[in-house]
Amino acid sequence: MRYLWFSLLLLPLLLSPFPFYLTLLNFFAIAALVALSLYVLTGLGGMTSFAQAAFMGMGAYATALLTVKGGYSPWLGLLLGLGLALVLALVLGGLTVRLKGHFLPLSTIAWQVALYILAGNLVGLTGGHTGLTDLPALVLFGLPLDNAFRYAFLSLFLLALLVLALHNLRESRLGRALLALRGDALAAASFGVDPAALRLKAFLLSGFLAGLAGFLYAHFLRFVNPTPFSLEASIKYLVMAVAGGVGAIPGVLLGAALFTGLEDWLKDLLPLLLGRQGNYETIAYGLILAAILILAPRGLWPLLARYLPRREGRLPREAPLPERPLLGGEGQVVLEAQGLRKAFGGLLAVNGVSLSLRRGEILALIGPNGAGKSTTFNLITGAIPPDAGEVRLLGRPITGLPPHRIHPLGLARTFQHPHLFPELSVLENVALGTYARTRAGFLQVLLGLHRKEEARALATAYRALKRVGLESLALEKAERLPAGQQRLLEIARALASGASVLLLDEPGAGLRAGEKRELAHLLKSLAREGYSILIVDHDMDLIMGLADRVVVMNYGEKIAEGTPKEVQKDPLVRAAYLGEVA
Ligand SMILES: Nc1ncnc2c1ncn2[C@@H]1O[C@H](COP(=O)(O)OP(=O)(O)OP(=O)(O)O)[C@@H](O)[C@H]1O
Repeated sequence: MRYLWFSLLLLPLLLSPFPFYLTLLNFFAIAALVALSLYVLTGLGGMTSFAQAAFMGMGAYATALLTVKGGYSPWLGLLLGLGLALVLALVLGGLTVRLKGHFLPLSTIAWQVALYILAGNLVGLTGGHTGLTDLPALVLFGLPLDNAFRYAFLSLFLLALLVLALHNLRESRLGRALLALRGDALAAASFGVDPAALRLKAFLLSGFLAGLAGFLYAHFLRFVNPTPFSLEASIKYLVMAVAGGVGAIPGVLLGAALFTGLEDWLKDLLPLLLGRQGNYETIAYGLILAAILILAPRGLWPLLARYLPRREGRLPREAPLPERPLLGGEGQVVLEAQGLRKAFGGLLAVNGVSLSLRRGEILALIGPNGAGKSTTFNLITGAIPPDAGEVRLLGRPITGLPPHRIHPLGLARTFQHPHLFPELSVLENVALGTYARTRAGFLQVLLGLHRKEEARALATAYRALKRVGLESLALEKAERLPAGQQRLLEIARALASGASVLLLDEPGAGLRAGEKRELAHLLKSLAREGYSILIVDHDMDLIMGLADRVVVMNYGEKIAEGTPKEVQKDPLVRAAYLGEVA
């Protein structure tokens, strides 16, 4: 099915009597490559770039300079162009992937404008706004690609190939991790995803694709000047990707096709309508984008896709990933927190809290609202660094480590408010848990060499879903699950990770009485197997029937610790709960 994209190669044959449309076809393929670069960056990674045309410019100018000024082969130009686009992506990405909110798009604008000005002003090198002319035609297998018909085979072949590669990316641990990062960086990091590193790699891939588009553009027109690599062009590419639907490959291709056709049409039509010459199509783009985003906020593709037959997902049939042995010896302390302290401004949310969790134990952390339980969880899992105190996992200090470095050591968590990814199926949401257990890198994934590992990751996720009783919902979208089942899904994700220490933040919230009994049964059987569980919950019946030991917090401090019976009798605890526990 996925190889159908290669049928694009029939288009030049169909359009061969119409040279004008052959030219448009090449422009479409080139624009589609840039739109794909935005699929990676924005659609998957959730980052906005106004510098895609600058990446194109790198690819275009590098080959123009090498071939026109140096007389070298265009293929050398391709290598240099891709290299420069990657360097730009490294600089831009390296400086900006840690930035939040509007800083990333703003800094891409700054770089885009600076490079455009540079291309226009370095007259001696780039020919300024006049540009560089007479680029040689590309020659493939002895055949010069010196007309739009021949060129279209190359541009469409590369497009189909890259569509296939990006399909692979989407159906992989990296695609999942990028989507997860976009949705919720903390949840992704809690399963081993290094946000900055992954974002940077997405930037590099995006720069590579746009740089390749620039190379193709230069050798198609056989002329370069700064105009096609301006901020205006970058905005145009972003508009086409977003209007088509930046969250899906067919969406960005649809955007590229529509806008390539539209651009030409508007360039002719608008001056006629307005009675004067000018680049009015930019204004029209803005209006079209606004209209599309009002009518179809996620772009046109999701609207169209509703009418297409839905592809049924398949349940995995491979063997799961090899089991990860549970950490620690019988009765050994696996997790230890000592003197944890965290203040938010003047508020001491956690003040000198210590606790220890043994292998196979269920330890409950309870306390009234605002007592500091979730903050303690966040301090242990690395979501926030403590002001003081120490955390050890199997004797190893993990204090202050970021969540993505703590998780692979054997700790997994769930959240007070489930952190799920609505675009992903239930199965894929759970499969995120296998991220740190799988290895396939970008190159392997793009080449499709990850499929066996991916099938095993999905099988591991399916097995975890079975364990929590959600396997019949594996192929549903996660957003369709009621709150209680979303919590179970989070537990399945923690199990799929193979971690031995589970931190569960209010897993019983939203579950019905029968479901809570099943949850208690599941957690007890996990503990018997050797999982160590630290649980926060407000349901005293659940906690008292489940926990081996209980730590009680109030106003950020530990006020009691002991068996459920002991803490129930504790006068401080009774006072804290105003008689709720008694
Ligand atoms: N990021 C933050 N910034 C400022 N204050 C915070 C932050 N996180 C928590 N707090 C405050 O710290 C205190 C402890 O909050 P925490 O969420 O840890 O309590 P909790 O015991 O988990 O409560 P609940 O049972 O209601 O979830 C609260 O007063 C809360 O308002």
